Amino acid sequence: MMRTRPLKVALLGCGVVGSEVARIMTTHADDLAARIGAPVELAGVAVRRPSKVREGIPADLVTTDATALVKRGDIDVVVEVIGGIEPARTLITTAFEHGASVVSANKALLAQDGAALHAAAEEHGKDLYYEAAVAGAIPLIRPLRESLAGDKINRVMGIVNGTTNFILDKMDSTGAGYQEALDEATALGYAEADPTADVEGFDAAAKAAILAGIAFHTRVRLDDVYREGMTEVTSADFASAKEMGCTIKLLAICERAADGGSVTARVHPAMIPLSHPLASVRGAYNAVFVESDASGQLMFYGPGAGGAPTASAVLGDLVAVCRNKLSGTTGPGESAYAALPVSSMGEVVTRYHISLDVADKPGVLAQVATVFAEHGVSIDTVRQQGKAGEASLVVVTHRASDASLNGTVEALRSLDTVRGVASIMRVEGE
Ligand SMILES: NC(=O)C1=CN([C@@H]2O[C@H](COP(=O)(O)OP(=O)(O)OC[C@H]3O[C@@H](n4cnc5c(N)ncnc54)[C@H](OP(=O)(O)O)[C@@H]3O)[C@@H](O)[C@H]2O)C=CC1
Ligand SMILES: N[C@@H](CC=O)C(=O)O
Repeated sequence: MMRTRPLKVALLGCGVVGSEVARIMTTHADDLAARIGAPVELAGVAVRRPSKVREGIPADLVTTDATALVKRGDIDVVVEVIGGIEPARTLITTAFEHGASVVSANKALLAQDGAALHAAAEEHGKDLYYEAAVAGAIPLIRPLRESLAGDKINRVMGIVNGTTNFILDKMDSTGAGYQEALDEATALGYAEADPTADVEGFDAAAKAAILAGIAFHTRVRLDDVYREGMTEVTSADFASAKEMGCTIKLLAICERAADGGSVTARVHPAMIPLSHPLASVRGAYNAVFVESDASGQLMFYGPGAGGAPTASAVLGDLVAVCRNKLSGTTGPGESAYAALPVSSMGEVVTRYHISLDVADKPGVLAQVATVFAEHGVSIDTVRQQGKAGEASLVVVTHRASDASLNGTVEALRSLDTVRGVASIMRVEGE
């Protein structure tokens, strides 16, 4: 039976995501009420610039005093889509203290302070849901936390940042320049308020921390995630990738060690074979590969950024949290019981594609090969190209640890025949 008294929702932030949340709450009001079993009412909208025209939002709901809104005492659910650490963190904890559950899309905050926020939610018997924080519209947090709760996940590898996938795809498929592609991604609402978070890999690293924590039932913080951005990927790298039958993607990879005793999480550009399903993920789409003991391989795919797709995930959480409220329960909290240590990047084992600028003279190849052998890094293929006096040497290795590879590169740099290391790219997904 439908309850007539509405559940009250406070919306913190009404930008790219928040405006879509408000629009769908209005246009789909009847459907939402039917799914929840009670109507939901937008009780207030906190923003920074109150005079900005906001289509469909009654002016009397708009406030700049987010704190007063969450302290009202009659709010059932706070939807936080402001972003960043503060004031979002304080507003969320204040919401719990004043009787509201929280839905958030804020991966930066969850990756940094997830443990404290979960503890605050639990202390007050409230929900903290954040499906939208990882991979936009794609249902991922709930499948990992609930549907796969009976399985053992060993690896999660994916494209989790729409902006950088959009840029890399444009560079690869149209030859567009980096800045031109970034400007377009920003105009389309994919980029963070500060796009450095996207292009330098911080956003993907935050998502990797959240995914690793949930997948392996442990605690992984942003600082634990190895991170490289994609600003240094060049058209020459794409040309090298093509010669290998590969393309380049910014990947987030979370792995459980073979002995199960530790985990790693990393974000960096990588070459992946064109035949791999992740290679065909275009534009701002995201996709995440999950490997587990019983299910084998699963792939989750869909729009990873943008107002409406992200709002879809926020509203899914809103429905779930409202249902919990009506039935007097809370959803599954966090599952960080395994307390697995996070190993350093040096222990990660993968293949590498290394491009060296070398002097074109007899013996260079042997000298370079010796350095690889001395560091225990086995060479798969070597290709030399160039004109008299200067050349480039492209070395593709077999699987080796990052620590061994770093030692090799350091030693290569000290050879007088090696003029520079043009690029080092990991090769994944083979
Ligand atoms: N955009 C996307 O594709 C996705 C975004 N996210 C996450 O969603 C969140 C929101 O992102 P997005 O909508 O793109 O961001 P926007 O920058 O578009 O919107 C931020 C909103 O927060 C408001 N705001 C900022 N500071 C305050 C404050 N101190 N008090 C009250 N309101 C404030 C802004 O007000 P005003 O309008 O007045 O400026 C604006 O309405 C972030 O955590 C982001 O990481 C997650 C997945 C995808
Ligand atoms: N800036 C982010 C937005 C979604 O999380 C991205 O591009 O993926």
